[in-house]
Amino acid sequence: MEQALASMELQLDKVPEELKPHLKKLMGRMIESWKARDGKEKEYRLEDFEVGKPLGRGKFGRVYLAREKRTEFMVALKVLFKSELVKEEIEHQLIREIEIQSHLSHPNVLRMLTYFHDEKRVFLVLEYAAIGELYKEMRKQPNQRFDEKRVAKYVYQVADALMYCHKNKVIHRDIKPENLLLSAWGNVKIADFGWSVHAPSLRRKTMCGTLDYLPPEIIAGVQYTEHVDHWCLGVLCYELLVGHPPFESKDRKTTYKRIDHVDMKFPSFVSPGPRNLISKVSWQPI
Ligand SMILES: Nc1ncnc2c1ncn2[C@@H]1O[C@H](COP(=O)(O)OP(=O)(O)OP(=O)(O)O)[C@@H](O)[C@H]1O
Repeated sequence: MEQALASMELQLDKVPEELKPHLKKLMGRMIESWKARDGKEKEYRLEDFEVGKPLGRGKFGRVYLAREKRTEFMVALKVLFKSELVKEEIEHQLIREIEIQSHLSHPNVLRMLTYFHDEKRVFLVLEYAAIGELYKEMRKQPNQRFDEKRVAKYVYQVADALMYCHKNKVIHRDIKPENLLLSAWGNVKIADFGWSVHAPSLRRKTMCGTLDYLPPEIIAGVQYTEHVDHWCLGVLCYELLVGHPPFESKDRKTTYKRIDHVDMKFPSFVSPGPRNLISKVSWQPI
């Protein structure tokens, strides 16, 4: 926990001067409360939080803004019903998500601060990303796409976070604007590690991810590595600049075909720099 807060503190330089002392105090109290008297991490319960407005809804979870009562620290509380997890047979996926995300600590990876459960529900205590989904932010822009400068910032931050994940032998496998959140300071936070895996030395072969972002090696069913995230980063860069993903088609078959042939066209407003960068993403069967 301390480590998690330490890297959040890196963001203090972006906080207005007058708010810094208050925020530092809050962080101090948070660190203190996270350590139980014997040095073990505190076990949380729902009663430790004041639950506020809903932030969103996923396939399985409902997410609420919440405040840890003792420290007043704002978090996002994701609530999952055990019955739904069992019905959809995703208990193992959730355990993997928790194991992976709670051990990652990077300024551009959404922090899982802790988790707990009661008889019926599992609660994930997540870092609060105040601006919310990158996808929605993109839709609010003129022409529903970002300018090059913003894209460069986001792509750099995602690349940096992915480099960190890969160093820690984690492949995300589902990078897309819907899984990227923005903090209050406008920095990207990679969320949703539901599809991620700990990459062991043997290479993976499972089919997963979202159609528009599926890398060719996954479609082809050949073994793949962390390079699948690099592919998705290229697709992401294209979508943020253009407003839609590069291989988008009316039907799945055509999308698959276009991905396989890397059939991608750039609108005239995309300048040579990003064209060159995106075109460098390629794949080689292993
Ligand atoms: N940490 C957070 N800070 C702010 N908003 C959040 C946070 N986590 C989730 N949300 C909001 O809640 C919504 C639902 O999140 P959730 O993680 O349950 O589902 P999802 O990732 O959209 O979908 P799924 O997990 O079903 O694929 C998000 O789309 C986002 O708008």
